[in-house]
Amino acid sequence: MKKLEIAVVPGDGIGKEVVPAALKVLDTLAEVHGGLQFSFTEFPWNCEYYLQHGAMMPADGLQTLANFQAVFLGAVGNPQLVPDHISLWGLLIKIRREFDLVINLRPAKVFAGITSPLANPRDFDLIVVRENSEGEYSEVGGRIFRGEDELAIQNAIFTRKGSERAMRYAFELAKGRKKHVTSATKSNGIFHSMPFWDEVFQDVQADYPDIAARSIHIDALTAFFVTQPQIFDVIVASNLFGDILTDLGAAIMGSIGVAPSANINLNGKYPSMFEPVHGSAPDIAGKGIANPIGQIWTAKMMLDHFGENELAEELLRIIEEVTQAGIKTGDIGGKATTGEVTAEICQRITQLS
Ligand SMILES: NC(=O)C1=CN([C@@H]2O[C@H](COP(=O)(O)OP(=O)(O)OC[C@H]3O[C@@H](n4cnc5c(N)ncnc54)[C@H](O)[C@@H]3O)[C@@H](O)[C@H]2O)C=CC1
Ligand SMILES: CC(=O)C(=O)O
Ligand SMILES: [K+]
Ligand SMILES: [Mn+2]
Repeated sequence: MKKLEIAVVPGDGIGKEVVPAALKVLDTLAEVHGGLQFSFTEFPWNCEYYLQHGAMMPADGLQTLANFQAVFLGAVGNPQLVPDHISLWGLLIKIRREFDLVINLRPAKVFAGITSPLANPRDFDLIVVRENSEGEYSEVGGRIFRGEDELAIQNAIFTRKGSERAMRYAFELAKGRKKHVTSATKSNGIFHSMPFWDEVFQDVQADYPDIAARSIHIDALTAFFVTQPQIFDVIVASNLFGDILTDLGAAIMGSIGVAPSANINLNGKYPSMFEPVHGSAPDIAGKGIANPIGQIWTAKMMLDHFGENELAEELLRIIEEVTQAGIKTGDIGGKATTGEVTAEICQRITQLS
């Protein structure tokens, strides 16, 4: 029996709705599989916890999480209770940073049973490798003065190590795909970091003569996501560019509610973390209508991470069967609740045995 110890942090808003849904799916998969067992330990760290304790997680929270094989997270943020930069840097981004989760993988593809808002989505199937440890997501900087002279300085950090690591990951990934890597740049407008990013990309590219490579400025790249997403395979992007690009990737699939992500630790020192691309969606929280697919597809990425690729593929196939059968939440044009979509996915998993 393979036992996987997972730390679960539902977080805020719809995180508390879609995470339990995905756990049900994982338990159902384990039952059908027979040789696999999950042990889930839940941690109630979120904005309400912050109001009670003055922090998003206990002082030894990271040490606690480090004992698990993976962290399964929903979403963080309730701006009515806690400013977003405090809540996110106190939990989500803290885990990404302290656990060396240097890569954030975010796939997007034409999804069976979901209508893309694009007139002609063709058969796009891409994955964004987002640098997840530095870049524009940085605490370096400061604010001084008030009033007319008030100013803020925000520094972006680009290291050769961090940039190269993300790029190499992208090239390695492309070997098993369509052998094509696109770098998201903006070296025409950002004077220091982006020309540097381009240089590192050229250096890395030279080691992969069999992989086609090109750089595209992020502004044009976003437009191509809409006009011809099928030209992309693997895209490597800085932290912020990758963040923005993957909400767009979600949107061209049909909804931010379906997009998954994996925050990967490469040095083996800490567990990886799995969370959907979307946030806590305060506008629909508590209504039972959140799309659970982003979180469930995220569970699929966690299965892949643990080498359960066959089971993972089965799961993705079943999710697409369910959307094709029209059992969908409102964001993708259906009328089903979170619970109904989840129950249908679980029901079809049971039929596998
Ligand atoms: N990784 C994380 O934990 C993230 C957290 N956030 C936080 O979440 C809060 C809300 O942020 P927003 O910018 O509104 O982004 P959001 O992703 O939470 O919501 C954007 C829009 O998409 C919809 N949506 C999102 N997920 C959905 C789902 N599963 N099913 C159906 N509809 C869905 C929402 O209802 C909303 O209209 C903020 O506190 C923000 O900081 C935002 C993005 C990522
Ligand atoms: C905060 C956020 O949207 C992200 O890092 O994905
Ligand atoms: K999330
Ligand atoms: Mn985001």
